[in-house]
Amino acid sequence: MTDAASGPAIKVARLTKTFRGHRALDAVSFEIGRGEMVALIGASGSGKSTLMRHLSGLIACDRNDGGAIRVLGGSVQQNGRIARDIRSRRARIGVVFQQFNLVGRLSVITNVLTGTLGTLPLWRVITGRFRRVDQLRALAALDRVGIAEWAHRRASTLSGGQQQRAAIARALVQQAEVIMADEPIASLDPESAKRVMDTLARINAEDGTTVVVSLHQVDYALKYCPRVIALAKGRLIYDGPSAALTTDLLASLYGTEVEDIGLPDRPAAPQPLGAEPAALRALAAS
Ligand SMILES: Nc1ncnc2c1ncn2[C@@H]1O[C@H](COP(=O)(O)OP(=O)(O)OP(=O)(O)O)[C@@H](O)[C@H]1O
Repeated sequence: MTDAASGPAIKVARLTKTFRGHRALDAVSFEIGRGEMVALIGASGSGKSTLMRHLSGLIACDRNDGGAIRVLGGSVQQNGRIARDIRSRRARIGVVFQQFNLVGRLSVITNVLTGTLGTLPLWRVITGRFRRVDQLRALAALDRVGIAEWAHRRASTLSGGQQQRAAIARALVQQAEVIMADEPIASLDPESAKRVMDTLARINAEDGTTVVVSLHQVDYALKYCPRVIALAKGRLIYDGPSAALTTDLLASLYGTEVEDIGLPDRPAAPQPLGAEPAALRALAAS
């Protein structure tokens, strides 16, 4: 079988990004298998959003470092250049961002129907004349995320959590094979945050959709994602089972922010895979 059909969902190799002399990502490499649900965690400024934007091809990594990202077997970017056929790749990636998810003045269902952009002629989207079959698909997706009753409201009238679920419904209509969610619960109350995470987890479990979600709140990462990738100062410092993350490692990771991140009670042992707390402390202090 080809890599496109059977390889990893996401492959990141030696990704480095420098903003005006500041290294936001430093030789980050990892792979995510199809059907995984993975949390990307790290303190504020550790590089989570920068990495997510690279994964969806919104920004390009540094040139001449050999950095590369492949999604579903096709190139997203390589060596500082976004792939020419990025649109066809994006059609298979659903994105759920903290803000700017929806066009506020359009109805919820129209926003969700933009998920069909890859398969519909542009004039249908511009004129809002969607086929009944597509409208029914959009309604079914909204029903699945629990907000069908809001379908004909202006998107701007939805709460933050409902807007995130509408963005997930758009990914469903899009039949996205990978969902990338960048801090989708950052500004939500606990009940709304739980609903959004439940929705992502259900789609991952039921459809086998690969989900990568960046989270500030560690307790949600541990609860919903079997695997965690942790960044500190742009470097990957942990990649392994969330069950193996210890209090020590989390405390090293978050330093003085530790009180804000919903740190759950964790055993002090066993040691995490692939990272020593002492090494992390040294990194945090550097
Ligand atoms: N467009 C940019 N121009 C300059 N510096 C940037 C830019 N985007 C990000 N950075 C810097 O890169 C580093 C990583 O930022 P990033 O937003 O990825 O962190 P984060 O882990 O997502 O943080 P938070 O949890 O606060 O959202 C930070 O030092 C940030 O200031």
